[in-house]
Amino acid sequence: MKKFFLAPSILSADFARLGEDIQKVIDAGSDLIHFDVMDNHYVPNLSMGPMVLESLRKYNITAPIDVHLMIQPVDNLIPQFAKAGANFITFHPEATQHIERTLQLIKDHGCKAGLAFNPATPLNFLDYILEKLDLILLMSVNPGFGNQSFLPATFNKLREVRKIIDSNFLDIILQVDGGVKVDNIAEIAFSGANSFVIGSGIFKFSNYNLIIQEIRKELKYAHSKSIH
Ligand SMILES: O=C(CO)[C@H](O)[C@H](O)COP(=O)(O)O
Repeated sequence: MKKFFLAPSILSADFARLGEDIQKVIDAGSDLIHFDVMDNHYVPNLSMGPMVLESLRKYNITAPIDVHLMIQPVDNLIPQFAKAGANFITFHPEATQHIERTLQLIKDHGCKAGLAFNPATPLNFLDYILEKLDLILLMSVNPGFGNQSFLPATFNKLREVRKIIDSNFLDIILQVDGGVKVDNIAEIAFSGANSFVIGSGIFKFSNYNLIIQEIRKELKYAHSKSIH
């Protein structure tokens, strides 16, 4: 059984105490830090760039950082994010004219590569490039804002992608992002996800240890059900 990766989205963290807040969710048992990059062009919101990531690395955040580029164009910022300390870089297929070239650019800069799908983006963007992917991200809300409701159509899309990954015997992380909470994470895991981006579902709580323990309990339950 594959490991479940918990990836808090720092979009909902306290930006005035970003390093501290991130360290707390790592100490509470997170696996990755999900770093949401928005440009007010590809999505109608603005967040942070490579300088913030570089500062976090200087602050001594050593956990893997998974950069989600909600920007267009993407290629010119990939070297900067890689240099700043990204481990994974994920982009949206509509945001580049050459998907394969962008994937290769990410790999050439020593990072793992991910492709992100908005709720209405068709899965045929996976054709011909599947073997190049380390991560597939399914957005379960329309990108741009935290704290939205999980779109139920994502369950079928997750099952479809899980089937594609497994039938090709590939070891690709299947990540879900948007509206993931302690009360729906088990069902999301049953549908095939093994990485969970959670923003408000973690950062709105004052005790990160407690909420992450509850989330892990749900994932343990999903794991026990999926092998019997
Ligand atoms: O990419 C995002 C929005 O574009 C966020 O990562 C996502 O919405 C997570 O936030 P929440 O868990 O609060 O829904």
